[in-house]
Amino acid sequence: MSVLLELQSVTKTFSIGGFFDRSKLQAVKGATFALDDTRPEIFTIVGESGSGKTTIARMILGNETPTTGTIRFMGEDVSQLRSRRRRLAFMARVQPIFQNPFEAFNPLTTLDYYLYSTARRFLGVRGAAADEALDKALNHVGLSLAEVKGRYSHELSGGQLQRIAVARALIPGPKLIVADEPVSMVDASLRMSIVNLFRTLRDDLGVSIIYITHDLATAYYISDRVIIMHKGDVIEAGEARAVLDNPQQAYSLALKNAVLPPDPTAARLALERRRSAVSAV
Ligand SMILES: Nc1ncnc2c1ncn2[C@@H]1O[C@H](COP(=O)(O)OP(=O)(O)OP(=O)(O)O)[C@@H](O)[C@H]1O
Repeated sequence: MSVLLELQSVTKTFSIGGFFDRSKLQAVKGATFALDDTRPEIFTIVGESGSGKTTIARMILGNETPTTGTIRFMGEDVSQLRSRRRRLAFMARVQPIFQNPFEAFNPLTTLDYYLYSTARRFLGVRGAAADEALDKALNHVGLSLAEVKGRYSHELSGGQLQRIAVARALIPGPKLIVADEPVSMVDASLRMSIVNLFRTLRDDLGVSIIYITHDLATAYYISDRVIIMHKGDVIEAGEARAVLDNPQQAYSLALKNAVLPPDPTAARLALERRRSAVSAV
């Protein structure tokens, strides 16, 4: 396997409290997993609030340094990217998408400004070449430059803004997108269209997605693999259907029972079984 991203026994400990009551909080207690470069996938990190998901995302993006353990992206230790050039090359390859699209875009700045800045920073293009790069990225999310140019964030819905955030992330040509709760601020009716977009990016562009969520319904629907986190520990890991259909830990079972909708296929089969049992009597 050619490794895209590898976390080895990654921990993160924060010092919390004031001068007199200082204590340690272990936000991540030893995460180990790898993504294969040749097999783009949607790798989902599930867990309730405070389980350590965002801390893992921040470490993968290089915004936080692991206390112990290593994170390698395409063989390079993410915490050792010292020069500006190497850091920029890494950022082009690993792009974030954040939870709140309304916060990501300043209401007084046109949305295309963010897209042009990204094109200038990572691709070094302006003018017609930038227009082309923007239009291409926007087309991947079902929009066009003509639709977006000159518009402000308050003119669009959360779902449309999140699409633009995805388009912005696509401009540098990333290999990996780290999406931290990307649909939790989006209207429930639009959530599936955003997560479906991740599938398209995986299949059409070969981009891997780290999808961070506390929403098991969308996790079940789109993930290839999943890890479940609880108080900083990875308590389950594996193929998404296997893990979510048959959780081994009491905590994951409780999580599943609390939120997973009934599987329509299983429900139909159960109904058919019941019907044939009745007609056999
Ligand atoms: N910079 C920090 N300093 C101190 N403690 C922190 C810091 N960042 C996170 N924590 C703590 O680490 C733990 C894990 O937080 P984290 O944000 O990673 O969880 P999460 O699963 O992403 O939760 P949420 O969905 O609420 O964002 C929490 O107890 C949080 O308060």
